[in-house]
Amino acid sequence: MIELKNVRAGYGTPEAFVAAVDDVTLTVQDNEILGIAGESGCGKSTLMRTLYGDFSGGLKMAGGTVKGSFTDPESGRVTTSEAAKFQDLWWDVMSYVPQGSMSVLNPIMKVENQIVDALPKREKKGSKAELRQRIVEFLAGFGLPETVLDSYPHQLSGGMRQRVLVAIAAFVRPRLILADEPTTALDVVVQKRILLMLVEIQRRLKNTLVLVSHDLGVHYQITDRIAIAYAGKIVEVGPTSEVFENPRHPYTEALIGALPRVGQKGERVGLEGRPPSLASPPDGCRFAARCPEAQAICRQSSPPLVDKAPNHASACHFR
Ligand SMILES: Nc1ncnc2c1ncn2[C@@H]1O[C@H](COP(=O)(O)OP(=O)(O)OP(=O)(O)O)[C@@H](O)[C@H]1O
Repeated sequence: MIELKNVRAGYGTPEAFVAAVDDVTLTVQDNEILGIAGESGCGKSTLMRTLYGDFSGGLKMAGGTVKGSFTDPESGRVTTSEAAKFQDLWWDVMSYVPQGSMSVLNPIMKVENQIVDALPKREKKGSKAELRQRIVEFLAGFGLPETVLDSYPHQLSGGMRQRVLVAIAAFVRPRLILADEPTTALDVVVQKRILLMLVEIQRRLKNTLVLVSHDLGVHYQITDRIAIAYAGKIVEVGPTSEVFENPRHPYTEALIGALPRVGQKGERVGLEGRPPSLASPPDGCRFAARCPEAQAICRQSSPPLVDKAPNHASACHFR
């Protein structure tokens, strides 16, 4: 569906080019839920924006290729494009669920108008009343009442607003939905409801969901595959269950080891230190300074991301 090859993307600052995505090769497959995990500042959002072709706010692609090929399940029509032109496919073939519902929804516009505004022309062919009825039915499928449409964003709870954003993204039946930390700052009950909504949409549409979250628990619950980002690189990618059971990269192992477990006695093992600066990353493996298994070679040469088991790749010299 989307193939990234040796992609380098980031931001030009007065001091240097900050490559928040650095030589990343990754395939996003049809009909899967792919998670992107990693600590804050590792480049998850930048990778997501590159996948979406959103080169606003100073983001630039400095190398590599991003190619998309999207098949319409009804007509069989295939749309191919590359990142620089993905914008033409927004709210049609691909859509995006942003983080903060309050910063995205217009506070002085009723929800119905905001949904209608976001829709492509082809969805607006019938009468206004017909479109409203379709939206009402769609929202009802996710337990959202019609009154939502006549509300202003501030009249809805944070969870409700976020569900509206997910509904807007899904209404056009896109082949790809990208969701960047869609449940951050929401309580666990609401978080679960939104995650279930995303999963249900993916199952119904048989499309692809790419989900960015720093919360490994979220990935464990819903993703099919997971990519672990560290300092602008993907250091591990594989089926989620396998990555959790048998993490290859020491960074992945450390992230999983830091997860709380029910009934666990004693302290969890945290990960000391911070990722390196992306403005001047170290030579060799970027995790070496924090890695308990690092050896001389790790500080000299950067390990490539290669399969260590079928469909399970890791970028480590030893595992
Ligand atoms: N507009 C920008 N200009 C300059 N640098 C930026 C910009 N946006 C992000 N960065 C830098 O790029 C790096 C990666 O940021 P990014 O937001 O992609 O990481 P992230 O893993 O999504 O982090 P978080 O979980 O905190 O959102 C960071 O070092 C960040 O400071």
